[in-house]
Amino acid sequence: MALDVLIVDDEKDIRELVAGVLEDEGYAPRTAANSDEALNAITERRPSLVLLDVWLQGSRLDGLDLLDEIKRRDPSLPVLVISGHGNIDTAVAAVRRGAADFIEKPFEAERLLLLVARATETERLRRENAHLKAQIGQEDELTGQSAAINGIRATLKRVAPTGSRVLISGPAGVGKEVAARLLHNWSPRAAAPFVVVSAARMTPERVEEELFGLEDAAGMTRAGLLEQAHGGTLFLDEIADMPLTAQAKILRVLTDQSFTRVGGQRMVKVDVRVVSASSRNLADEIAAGRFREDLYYRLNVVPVHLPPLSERREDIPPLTMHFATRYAAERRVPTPAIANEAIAALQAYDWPGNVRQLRNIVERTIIMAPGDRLATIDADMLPPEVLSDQARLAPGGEASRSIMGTPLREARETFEREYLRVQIRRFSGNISRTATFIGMERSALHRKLKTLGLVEARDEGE
Ligand SMILES: Nc1ncnc2c1ncn2[C@@H]1O[C@H](COP(=O)(O)OP(=O)(O)OP(=O)(O)O)[C@@H](O)[C@H]1O
Repeated sequence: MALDVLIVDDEKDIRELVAGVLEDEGYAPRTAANSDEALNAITERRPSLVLLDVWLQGSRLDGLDLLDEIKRRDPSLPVLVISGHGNIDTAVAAVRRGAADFIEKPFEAERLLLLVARATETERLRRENAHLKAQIGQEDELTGQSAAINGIRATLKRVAPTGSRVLISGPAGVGKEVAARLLHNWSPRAAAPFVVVSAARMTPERVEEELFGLEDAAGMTRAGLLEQAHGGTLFLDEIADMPLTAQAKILRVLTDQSFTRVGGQRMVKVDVRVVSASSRNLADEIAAGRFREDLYYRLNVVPVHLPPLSERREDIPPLTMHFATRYAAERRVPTPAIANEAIAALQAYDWPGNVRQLRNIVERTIIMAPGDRLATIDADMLPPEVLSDQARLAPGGEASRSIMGTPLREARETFEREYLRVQIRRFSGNISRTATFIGMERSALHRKLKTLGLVEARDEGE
């Protein structure tokens, strides 16, 4: 994302010349001819640098006063001063009053670019830093090969370049934020910020201030998250948690890409792509009067639904491997193998906390594993809640205990019923894939299920 530089000069030729030089170098210049235009432009959107000619003719404030006013409003905004030839005293005074540096007229384009690069370096580093921080521990892929995940990946790739709004639904921990981040990374806005707004983590009174920023009577401003996302993507997490007043303001941002800061009058203009997510059913929230229907239609241009992990159990092995690789690297040990029984147990479990819970369990297992057991994750290293289904089948487990008092034929049936119930669940009810895995013909498995009274298991996905 190009850095925004505001050029303040009363001479049109100079403004245009400097703007041209900066534009050629990949900056995004804006211009102002006097102090009022400059202050308006800064209020409209905070630039990364102000390039200020100290000799401003026909302006309400002269250059040095304007410098003071800019510094009073926002002390961290860098200002590079342009001074006339032989006016070194004014230039020095400007630096004393907070200017980052000065350049004397007439100047070479090369020298100007050098000073601009130097004055914007902190901003560039800050952005790079924020970008890198955002990358650490973040997923750069939607791991999984289920039909659901493949479909979602294809949809995200198709809509990423368009700028369309996307509404992601699905229960907690299912990967909604991962999907939103990918959409941003695959879009032309990738180099600009990805800003997360989590209404659930703010008090309702703070939401508007955080989102839209603050402006006091004296014109002091603090940029909100929307302004920080300029040029990039704003991710509204748990959109149903937004208070109704904030919803009305968001609606206005979506219609004309502008808003006012809390306490302010002036319109702030931004260019952001809005991606939102909800784990609640928004139709219910609308019916209950807690969510604006008009906002719903604006946000829901492209709907993406992430199903719970229990409805796409084939994603469990690749996700487990993915997290095992990551946490082993963090612990600086080789990536462990995952024993078949461990995979079977993980696939049979229901995962109420979805992918987040799977990630935590893999992390915990690897962190807690004794040094001599790090080569392979075995089923007995998994936490008891995951193992409960398997434990019923294990020798000495509930199922095996209950069959010890019965004749072989009955015992075998009980075991088969339990075994098949777990295996079918593991393959999300898909009989063909279960049959392949357990080494039976599909039709034979069907017959078996009938005999055992397990006919309710349906052939999904066939
Ligand atoms: N398909 C996936 N590939 C890799 N990691 C994933 C995937 N889905 C989820 N995760 C991981 O699971 C965790 C939860 O994901 P995320 O925060 O995106 O969920 P969410 O749906 O936004 O949940 P919540 O609404 O609770 O915040 C994250 O650590 C994320 O890295």
